[in-house]
Amino acid sequence: MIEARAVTLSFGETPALRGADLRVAEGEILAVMGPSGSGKSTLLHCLAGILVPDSGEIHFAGQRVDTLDEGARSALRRDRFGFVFQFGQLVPELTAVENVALPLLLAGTRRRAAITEASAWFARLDLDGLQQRRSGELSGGQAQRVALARGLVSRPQVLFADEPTGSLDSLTGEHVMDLLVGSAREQGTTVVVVTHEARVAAYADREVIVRDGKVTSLDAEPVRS
Ligand SMILES: Nc1ncnc2c1ncn2[C@@H]1O[C@H](COP(=O)(O)OP(=O)(O)OP(=O)(O)O)[C@@H](O)[C@H]1O
Repeated sequence: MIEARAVTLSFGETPALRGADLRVAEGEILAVMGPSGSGKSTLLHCLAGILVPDSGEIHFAGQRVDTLDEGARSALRRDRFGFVFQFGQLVPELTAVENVALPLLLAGTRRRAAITEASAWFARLDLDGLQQRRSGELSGGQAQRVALARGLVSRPQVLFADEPTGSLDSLTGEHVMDLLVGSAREQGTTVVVVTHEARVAAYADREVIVRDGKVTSLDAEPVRS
């Protein structure tokens, strides 16, 4: 479903990726682990078409991603991918339900239909009654579940999650991971989750380790196809 081939990327003089190879199968839940600064987030951003590698290739569903122009990559992200980041990154001026509806509105869904569809996620993710709150009025775990709903609402083919539980205590983090993995499996979404927590990686079908900008793993092939 998604593949990186010999990807390199430097930020100025700092090499972040030095020939990273990775294949993720459709429907697979993959954990990307590794020390701080090893290149995990950079790899995720390359896979998701946010960053363009200096060399190497990114493929998604048989299509070359790294050679697309910014407009086409942005459309790909909007139409096929969902995102969850460490600190939720909800839009503070919008209510929780408007935040969840945002990807649908950006894709052209009418406001009423988008809000209705977004609302359905509140029951699913134990967020009932919080639709009208703004992000400043939510706990960390609630905000992260709203961010998860926003990442999944457009039924993306791939969900990219970068330390989705990084700002949460372990119990709240497990709740978020339960919901993330449960919802992804339910709708057949492929998941790439960057984490430094073994507890989070335990939810995945497979884990790979990024070290010094390269991917290493014990089982190099996807377990599901
Ligand atoms: N925008 C940037 N500008 C300059 N250097 C960067 C930038 N983003 C990442 N780097 C550098 O690239 C390397 C890889 O960073 P990256 O964020 O991918 O690592 P990581 O494994 O995700 O780390 P962490 O677990 O701490 O988030 C690091 O040396 C980092 O300092």
